[in-house]
Amino acid sequence: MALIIGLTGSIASGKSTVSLMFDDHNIPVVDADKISREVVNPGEIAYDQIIEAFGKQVLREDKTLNREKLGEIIFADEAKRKQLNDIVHPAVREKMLMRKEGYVKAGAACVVLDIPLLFESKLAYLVDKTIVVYVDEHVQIERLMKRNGYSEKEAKQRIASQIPVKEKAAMADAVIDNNGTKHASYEQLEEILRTWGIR
Ligand SMILES: CC(C)(COP(=O)(O)OP(=O)(O)OC[C@H]1O[C@@H](n2cnc3c(N)ncnc32)[C@H](O)[C@@H]1O)[C@@H](O)C(=O)NCCC(=O)NCCS
Ligand SMILES: Nc1ncnc2c1ncn2[C@@H]1O[C@H](COP(=O)(O)OP(=O)(O)OP(=O)(O)O)[C@@H](O)[C@H]1O
Repeated sequence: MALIIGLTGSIASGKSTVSLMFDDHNIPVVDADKISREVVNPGEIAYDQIIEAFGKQVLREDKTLNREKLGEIIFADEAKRKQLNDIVHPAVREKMLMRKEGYVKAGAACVVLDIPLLFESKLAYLVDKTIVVYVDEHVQIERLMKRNGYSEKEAKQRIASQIPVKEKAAMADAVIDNNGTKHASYEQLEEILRTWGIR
């Protein structure tokens, strides 16, 4: 039976950075963020539902979703965030599970589900083991501001929309401390996989 690993953390803690490292071990990753972009493309049901709920203000001229605009709205208002989650999450979950099944049927011994909101959405039951990518909050704010060009207020608002990463680390089967170099995180991942008998 395949081992299903849930990879999570908080915004900009380094999930995507760590998820790329599974490539070296030939372990497939199903990425919730990537799928959440696919399910809101024009023509998809969730796209129509978002326009109905948030209006045409969240569209660009070319009719694709204006993600920056939608982000500004939902990270400043919990009720609106829930409304968006209720539209997008079911579609993301269905597609993730289909992809995971595809990898398992193709004979993968291990599959990673990269799900930022694994604990918030109570999805830990979908996986056998959890890894949390951890960073201290000041590092997280610094990396988030730098990567997205956010102000400190915008960065803090996004961080506050999730369970603090320290609390997530306490719930995890394994933690990667990503405060150091990417190489140091790579070595921690190798050690976790070794401990779990995956390499
Ligand atoms: C609001 C949106 C349009 C902003 O898009 P943008 O391209 O700026 O960000 P992106 O999707 O790459 O998300 C970046 C990170 O933000 C955090 N995040 C995204 N959505 C949420 C949310 N609803 N609640 C808390 N954190 C969130 C996650 O840590 C994610 O990794 C987008 O995040 C979205 O559609 N969110 C709702 C779907 C969702 O929950 N996605 C995350 C996992 S499925
Ligand atoms: N160990 C590290 N040292 C320096 N920079 C890092 C390190 N790990 C990640 N980063 C940088 O920090 C930023 C956030 O990392 P990454 O995109 O992997 O986080 P994430 O958790 O996937 O974010 P999100 O929740 O928004 O999807 C990126 O710009 C990345 O290059």
